[in-house]
Amino acid sequence: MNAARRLLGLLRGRGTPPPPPEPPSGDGEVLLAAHGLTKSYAGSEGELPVLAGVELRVRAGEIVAVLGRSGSGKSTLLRCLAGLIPPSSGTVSYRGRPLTGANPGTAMVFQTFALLPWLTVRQNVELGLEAQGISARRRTEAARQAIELIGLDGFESAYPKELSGGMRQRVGFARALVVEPDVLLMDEPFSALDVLTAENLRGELLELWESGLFPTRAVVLVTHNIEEAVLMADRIVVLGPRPGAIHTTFEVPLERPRDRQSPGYAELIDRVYRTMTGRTGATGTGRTGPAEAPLPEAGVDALAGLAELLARRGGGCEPAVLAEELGLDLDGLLPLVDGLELLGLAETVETELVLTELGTAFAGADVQGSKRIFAEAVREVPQMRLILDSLRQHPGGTVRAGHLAGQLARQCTGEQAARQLETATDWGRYAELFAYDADRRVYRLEERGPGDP
Ligand SMILES: Nc1ncnc2c1ncn2[C@@H]1O[C@H](COP(=O)(O)OP(=O)(O)OP(=O)(O)O)[C@@H](O)[C@H]1O
Repeated sequence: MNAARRLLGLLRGRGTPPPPPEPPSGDGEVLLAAHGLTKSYAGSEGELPVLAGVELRVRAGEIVAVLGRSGSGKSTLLRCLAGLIPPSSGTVSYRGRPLTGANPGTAMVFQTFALLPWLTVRQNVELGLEAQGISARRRTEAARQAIELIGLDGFESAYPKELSGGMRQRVGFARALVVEPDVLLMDEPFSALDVLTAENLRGELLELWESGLFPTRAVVLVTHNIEEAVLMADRIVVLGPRPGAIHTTFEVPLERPRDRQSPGYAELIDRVYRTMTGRTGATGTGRTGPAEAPLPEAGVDALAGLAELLARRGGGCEPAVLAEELGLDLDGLLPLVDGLELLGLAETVETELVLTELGTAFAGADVQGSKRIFAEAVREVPQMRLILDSLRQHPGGTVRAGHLAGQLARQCTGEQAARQLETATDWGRYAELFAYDADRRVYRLEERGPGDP
């Protein structure tokens, strides 16, 4: 399907010349700007600072990708740019004017589509125009064009539940594009789709963008996916750990359409990956200290699998190769790499993840041996120490899950604390440092773990 060409036909049919191609990245007018943007949320544990002094300019003609680890504030930044939430301090401006409410120059595409199930495709697409008070006749015509553009023709009268995920997201795109926003804001728009659908939709959107027919002048794309950012963006900004500011910016000098086989493509993915994992000297920031590093969402089985794979490969390997062997993308591999590093079982040397001496012993040990080594490693992790101390201080060595989650939440949100406690539970049980009764939600210190004398 070539949506760009079909739209071209449509426009020509109406005698309208296609819009001129946009200027190259960086040369266009500044459409959106964040200056000293700071955002904190109020929570039960006090203020949670999320963004700290973000400086960002989005110019006509560019696609800007925002990357960052989970919880670094990417969606918060996007919502501030859209004017959906106010900054705590600093400003967001559209065409030089500070926002005082919703940004009139942006429209948003959401990860979860956010369609109204009781409305048809056409009615969903027209929603944004209704809010602008546009007449019914013009709404219908604009919706028809957006539906054509995005390859939804034939589905106008369908309800969202009749559509596949990919078609639903097309409705999300059509609904945003129908208002012809200056800047299209996209919050992980492909991450709820299966791999092939996401790939197809990305390709079609890029084709439209490159043809100059995309009815928007700039795009801000929030993503977890490094390869997606390198494929789509002219500029990649990486948010640092929370409270996030822009940690590093990468210009993407690769010609469009991007050649995934080119050395420059792979090299940039690698550079961004190393920056996101704090493994580059270029930024000078290094990894977050142990006290700040959250427990990654990495189960023991997966960590052991990665350690064994490294051992089979002679003790070290490039992350991209590991990801391929494990059937993961680089982003899926990150928590496992973080896990092994946090536990001191592996470290990054140049471009390779390499087992440490302890990691080599872990990978080669029998079950009891690997449990003993794991217990030794786990005891060094600050969050695990916090849990073990708490268990030791309580009579009978028992503590309720809520209490431990509350302790962990001093460093993060309740939601993150719950996720960290899940990892801690998996690690601590395997290491036989404590037992967990899931029915009663109670933890109990083990008398003698495998690492105890
Ligand atoms: N409305 C809110 N109230 C309180 N805390 C919030 C709110 N929205 C987000 N947070 C917290 O702010 C932090 C940043 O969230 P945000 O969704 O912006 O990050 P993100 O980088 O987009 O994360 P992810 O990649 O996991 O989606 C998280 O710790 C989150 O729990």
